[in-house]
Amino acid sequence: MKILTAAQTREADAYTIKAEGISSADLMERAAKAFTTWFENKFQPTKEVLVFCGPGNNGGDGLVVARLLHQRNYPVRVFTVGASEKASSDFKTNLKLLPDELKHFHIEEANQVPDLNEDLNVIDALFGTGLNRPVTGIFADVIEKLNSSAACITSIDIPSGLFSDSQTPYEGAIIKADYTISFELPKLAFLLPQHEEYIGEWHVIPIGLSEQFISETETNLYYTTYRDIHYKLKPRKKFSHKGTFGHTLLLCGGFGKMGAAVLAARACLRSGVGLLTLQVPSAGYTVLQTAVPEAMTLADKSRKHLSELPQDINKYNAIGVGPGLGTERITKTAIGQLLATSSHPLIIDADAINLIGSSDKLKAQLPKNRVIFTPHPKEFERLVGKSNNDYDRLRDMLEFCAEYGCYVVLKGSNTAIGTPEGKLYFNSTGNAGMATGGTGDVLTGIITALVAQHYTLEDACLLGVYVHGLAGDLASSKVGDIAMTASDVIDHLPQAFLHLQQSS
Ligand SMILES: NC(=O)C1=CN([C@@H]2O[C@H](COP(=O)(O)OP(=O)(O)OC[C@H]3O[C@@H](n4cnc5c(N)ncnc54)[C@H](OP(=O)(O)O)[C@@H]3O)[C@@H](O)[C@H]2O)[C@@H](O)CC1
Ligand SMILES: Nc1ncnc2c1ncn2[C@@H]1O[C@H](COP(=O)(O)OP(=O)(O)O)[C@@H](O)[C@H]1O
Ligand SMILES: [K+]
Repeated sequence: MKILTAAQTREADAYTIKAEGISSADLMERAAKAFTTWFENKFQPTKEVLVFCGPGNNGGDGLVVARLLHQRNYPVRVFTVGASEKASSDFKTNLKLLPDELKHFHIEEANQVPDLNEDLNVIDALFGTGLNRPVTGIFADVIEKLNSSAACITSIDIPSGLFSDSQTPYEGAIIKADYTISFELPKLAFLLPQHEEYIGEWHVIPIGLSEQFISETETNLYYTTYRDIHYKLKPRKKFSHKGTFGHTLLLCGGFGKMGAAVLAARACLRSGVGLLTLQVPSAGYTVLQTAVPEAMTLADKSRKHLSELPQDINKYNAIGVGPGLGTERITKTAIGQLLATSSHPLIIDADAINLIGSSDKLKAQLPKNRVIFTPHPKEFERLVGKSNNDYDRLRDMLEFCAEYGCYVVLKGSNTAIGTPEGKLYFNSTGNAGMATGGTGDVLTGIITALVAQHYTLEDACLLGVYVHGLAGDLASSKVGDIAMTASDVIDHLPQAFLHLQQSS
């Protein structure tokens, strides 16, 4: 699914209006109806609904929603804010359509905002995608009042005051919504950790914007959903054999961290790899042979740390390196050898990222178009550097991808995948139950297995991240997000792959 900018969304609205021969008020009615249906399914008409409307079309949406909720027997009060002479024409039309018995107040000073308690539902329709500067003055006062109340706030399209695709200036007031209901496509702002307190739980509802316009509009931003992913899964042919599905090498584990190797190995095997070899420090040899009988294990000559590469490094068609390794000097040397001698794709995680991040010499050795990095935010900082905010971080990530010709999987909620060509994908699966040690090792195993099976690096990242999150969601529905462990994620990989396979 594409993510469009505010400007592109305005164009999509205008295109749809023209192509369908409807008025902009018709499209507003459609959007407000879709919102109202969501609201009705969520909230009973027991609590009073206070709708706060700004002067533009977002405010116009609010007016239509107020009218529709009133028709559906919700107790509703409308509050308009802002100079009436600036109001958009669809706002004016819909203000006139408010029935007489529906209470309407105009706010000029913040003290005119009524007392708000948890027995009220607030709908925030102050600003949408037409916001063009930080919110100050009376609008900021109203926002502050709403934010400091205990009422449940639902924002139409986007929390008012939040820029949808660039950094909101520091001085601007922003609504802290409990729910954000947006139209047609998600906005970039929804996917950034720094906006968690503003967005709340978000949903996107279709309003029939032109599919043709959306498909022809260029963007480098995508939100990966089931529809984008399921068809990528390759069927296993009848006469295929284990060689068909690749031979993976995992260079993982260290003294006290052999579990990382076990988790990566088990996830790799549960992701369809043909053959798996691990090389682990010799203290881990028995651990691996016992815990993962399907894998072949090579013992490093060092007892505690990775210190050497296996012979015939190029017989493995995907190599995953990093989980549990530690950052010993000898390990750094081995990683340097790996970068210099391997000719197949490398999936680089955890301590291997830390080692490369700390060495310009290793960075300079990175082969082009053959590397996937899978950092969490701290590892990302060591590899790419510190950024001022989430937008800068995404920009820095794409610059890094372009400079080194690599893929970066920046892990977290809505894991972001950057490509060397400048595309940015945000994942839609996963949950906070996955914020527990070892789940990243599982992801390394999955992506390495997919690369070994000859998925392109881009598809291996997209599919791997999606299926990892889906397994986490399935695990969460069984064991809950508090008790969930990395092993639970692995245990739900079969169901996750089946889910993708069955409906494809
Ligand atoms: N197009 C369609 O058909 C559809 C659109 N839809 C809906 O419309 C929304 C977009 O509507 P929009 O473009 O009218 O912009 P909106 O967010 O209401 O604000 C613009 C107003 O705010 C003002 N203003 C801006 N910043 C300000 C600030 N910081 N402080 C103070 N004022 C500020 C600006 O005035 P000015 O800049 O001239 O001062 C202008 O008056 C979209 O999010 C969706 O909800 C849906 O119904 C689907 C169909
Ligand atoms: N709040 C969250 N929502 C969704 N996924 C999450 C969340 N927190 C963590 N994850 C996922 O869990 C994994 C954690 O990886 P990482 O931090 O490397 O763990 P470890 O190093 O312990 O293996 C990542 O894939 C990340 O996307
Ligand atoms: K809004």
